[in-house]
Amino acid sequence: MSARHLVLSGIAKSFDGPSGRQRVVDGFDLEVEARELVALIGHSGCGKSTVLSMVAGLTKPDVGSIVLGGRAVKDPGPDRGMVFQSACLLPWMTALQNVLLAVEQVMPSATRAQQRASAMHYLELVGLDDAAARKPAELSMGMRQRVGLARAFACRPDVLLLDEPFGMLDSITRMELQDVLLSLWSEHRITALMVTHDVDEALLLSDRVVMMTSGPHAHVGEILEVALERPRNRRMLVEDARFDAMRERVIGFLEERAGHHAAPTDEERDELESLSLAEPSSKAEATISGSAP
Ligand SMILES: Nc1ncnc2c1ncn2[C@@H]1O[C@H](COP(=O)(O)OP(=O)(O)OP(=O)(O)O)[C@@H](O)[C@H]1O
Repeated sequence: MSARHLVLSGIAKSFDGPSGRQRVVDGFDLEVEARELVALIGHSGCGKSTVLSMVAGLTKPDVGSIVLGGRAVKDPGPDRGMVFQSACLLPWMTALQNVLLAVEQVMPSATRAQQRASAMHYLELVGLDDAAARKPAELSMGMRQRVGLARAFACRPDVLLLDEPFGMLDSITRMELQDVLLSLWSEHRITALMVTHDVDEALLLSDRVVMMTSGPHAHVGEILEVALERPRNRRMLVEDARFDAMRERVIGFLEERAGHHAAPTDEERDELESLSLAEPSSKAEATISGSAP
């Protein structure tokens, strides 16, 4: 497998809007290595989901190319897994059956017992082996998202695309799910591209934080290598001066981009404040939580 597993080159995409056609993303270049977890962060509306959707093959770029594992991305395909804010489970199936659907695709010639054992393995990894027989309506939102993550990893995609996967969860559940993602990813090391609004989440989970400029014509502004050892946990990170420095750099980038508009609106100020999960003066005591954007 090539080190540069996913390559986006010169991507541009325009949409019709109220004030005419606008080039939302322009000159977007990114290379993601195999088994790397990359976080994509930027102001609301800059085009993060559009980039993810183009990698998924759901939206076609106007210009540029996307190559995954040496093959050009033209359409959606099973080599790409997606996790959205809500888990999109099949409501008439149990948690186990939802995960089994994925396992059947990647292990078609295995016996039923082997398939069930594999599905149970993924449910155990997300801490839901006791809830295997429950249907989505009998699960909390956080539990459903756990099943969604188990299913996504069970598919063994060439790249996993996560679009604010914890955006709808309360901060405690969000922290739990961040831990679940960390442990799943540590065990299976799937190449992953994750959109998030949460600076601390990006630093806790990713190998690199890709910062997008504000739209229109959004592109990669800066890339931060998250040079923090794994396995990571939030308590270690909040005591690490390197974490503080990285957080400052990402927030600084976002503040500067907010300044590129005529003047930050109240909403933009609120958004920036929510991106930082602790006041600078209380960093040492801060816990990395998952405040909603
Ligand atoms: N199918 C579409 N048709 C028209 N406009 C679109 C379409 N998809 C996205 N846009 C516009 O493109 C811009 C970028 O949207 P996108 O959802 O990619 O941003 P985002 O950075 O993911 O935002 P957020 O962080 O708020 O989710 C927005 O102005 C949005 O209205």
